[in-house]
Amino acid sequence: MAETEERLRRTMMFVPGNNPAMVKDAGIYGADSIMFDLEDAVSMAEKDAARALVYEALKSQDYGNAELVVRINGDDTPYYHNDIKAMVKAGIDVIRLPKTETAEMIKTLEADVLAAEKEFGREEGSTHLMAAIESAKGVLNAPAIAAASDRMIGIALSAEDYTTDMKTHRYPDGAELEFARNMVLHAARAAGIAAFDTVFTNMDDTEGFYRETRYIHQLGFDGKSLVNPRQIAMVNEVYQPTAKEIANAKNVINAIEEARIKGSGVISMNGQMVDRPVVLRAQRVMRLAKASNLVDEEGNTIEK
Ligand SMILES: CC(C)(COP(=O)(O)OP(=O)(O)OC[C@H]1O[C@@H](n2cnc3c(N)ncnc32)[C@H](O)[C@@H]1OP(=O)(O)O)[C@@H](O)C(=O)NCCC(=O)NCCSC(=O)C[C@@](O)(CC(=O)O)C(=O)O
Ligand SMILES: [Mg+2]
Repeated sequence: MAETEERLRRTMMFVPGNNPAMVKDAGIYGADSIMFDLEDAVSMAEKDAARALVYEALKSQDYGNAELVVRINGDDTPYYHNDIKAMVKAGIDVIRLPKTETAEMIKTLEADVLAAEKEFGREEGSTHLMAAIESAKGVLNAPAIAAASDRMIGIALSAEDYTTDMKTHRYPDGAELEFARNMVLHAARAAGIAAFDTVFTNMDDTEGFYRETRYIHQLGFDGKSLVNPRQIAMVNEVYQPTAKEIANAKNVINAIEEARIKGSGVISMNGQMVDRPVVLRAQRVMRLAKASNLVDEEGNTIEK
């Protein structure tokens, strides 16, 4: 994994790279990651203009603490190399490769990114990578893709292209995505990187969006790719720990600290065994609580 400290990536919002207003305002909505799109949201005729627009925005706009991601065009297009060069030169945090089918595609991207870092004097290894899994072949190769480079921070399921490849379409119950979701999630976890669920494209189906988000949260995904700012608050709401979960997490962390002082790694709390995995889950709850502004840096509850 490219980072030692886990970064919260609940919301990764697509921003069409050919839309000046959206590119300019993308930072005001509070997405954990802003993903400028140079691929399918941009027509062939606008590819060069979109790349230039995103480049200028990266150099001049302040996007706060958001992680900045760009979805480049695939290696089978004439735009791929120019996209990499421009985005590395602009200092992008993460490059997302669409339609990734093999580990070799990531290794080639890694070499191309390294060459660009050398060309533009950027610190070698500072550009992170992620892969979008959009086909049956990509799903079956997901474990190798996820582990293909130390620069990888995550893999994402892309259900629109994936369901087309599978000769189906998206249904409300998501059964057609079950295998792919589990493959992507297991591949990411085995490689120690983040897993992102797919976009939900019906802006009017709020109930369906909540249902899908609760489901992928339960499975263990880090977050979702999004297409609209209205979806950000809904994901954050689902990922926000409850008061009971926060209280329990605090108790676990306090109890294990007391046990550590006494020289023990496992204790019982209210009849419940508390050991390392329980502590790791409690720490994650506290990180989510902090990101949700429910507790302060010291873990004290923030009264609303
Ligand atoms: C869906 C809709 C048209 C709805 O428009 P609406 O007009 O109804 O939106 P409203 O809610 O009314 O907007 C309120 C205010 O927010 C601003 N605003 C809206 N969206 C914003 C945004 N994204 N970024 C910044 N700003 C935004 C807007 O400008 C307005 O600002 P203002 O006027 O100032 O109030 C719009 O959202 C939109 O274009 N979305 C991006 C679509 C896109 O990128 N598709 C490609 C990626 S998927 C793909 O490729 C499939 C995939 O590859 C995926 C994978 O790989 O994972 C696969 O295979 O599955
Ligand atoms: Mg796609």
